Amino acid sequence: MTNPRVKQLFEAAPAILPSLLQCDFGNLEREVRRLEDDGCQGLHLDVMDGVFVPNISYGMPIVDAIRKLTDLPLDVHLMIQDPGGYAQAFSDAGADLLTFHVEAVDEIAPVIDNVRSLNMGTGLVLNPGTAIDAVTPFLDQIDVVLVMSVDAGFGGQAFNPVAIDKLKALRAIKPDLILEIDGGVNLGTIGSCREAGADLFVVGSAIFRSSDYAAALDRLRAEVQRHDPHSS
Ligand SMILES: O=C(CO)[C@H](O)[C@H](O)COP(=O)(O)O
Ligand SMILES: [Co+2]
Repeated sequence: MTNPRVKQLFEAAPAILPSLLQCDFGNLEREVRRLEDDGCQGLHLDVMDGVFVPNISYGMPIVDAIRKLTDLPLDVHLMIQDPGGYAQAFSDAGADLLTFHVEAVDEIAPVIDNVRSLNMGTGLVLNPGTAIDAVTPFLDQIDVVLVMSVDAGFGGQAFNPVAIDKLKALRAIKPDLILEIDGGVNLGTIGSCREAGADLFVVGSAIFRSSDYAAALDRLRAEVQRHDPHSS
């Protein structure tokens, strides 16, 4: 991995990545500063097009605005049709790690090559109904598998435990693969994700519905540590 911010993010793992979907966009700079001050090691940005998922969030201009506000690694989760057609645009906007859904493309390999050629980290995303077989042929070409524990499209949904078995299976197949989990991750679910092998934990509601982000993050980090499969 040559992208230095992605390298930095992976070295920080296990790490919590706040999903900005539910942040206060009217005070974006203040939100980003708060998360930096609270010791976050990267930000997760959810891009939705209203076609691949039935919701619209934001696109390149917001990624670009956040890039100008921070040096933190930006993990851009594309929930869009034709992700390969937008890889250059998200690279230009400042994405470091670009993940796209296997359900959104017919041919996965050319899109991986496209993202890699732009020197971004590359990740494949699986919705809860998609088996890991969709990503296993590509594990040596990518940097991350993002396992969804909700159907992509909305924040604030309940965690689907089918994700736990997928994390365990992927961890068994490739012990050094970076595994990311996204959707319904909170104090009650983050520990089982860590035990199953997750390295990067995307958290939206469990941070942004709290008035004290720092305290919420500290509690989540403590729970990750308590469930570390490497500690006795
Ligand atoms: O990709 C996503 C939704 O499709 C978001 O990253 C995710 O939902 C985060 O929010 P929450 O922690 O509230 O589930
Ligand atoms: Co996401």
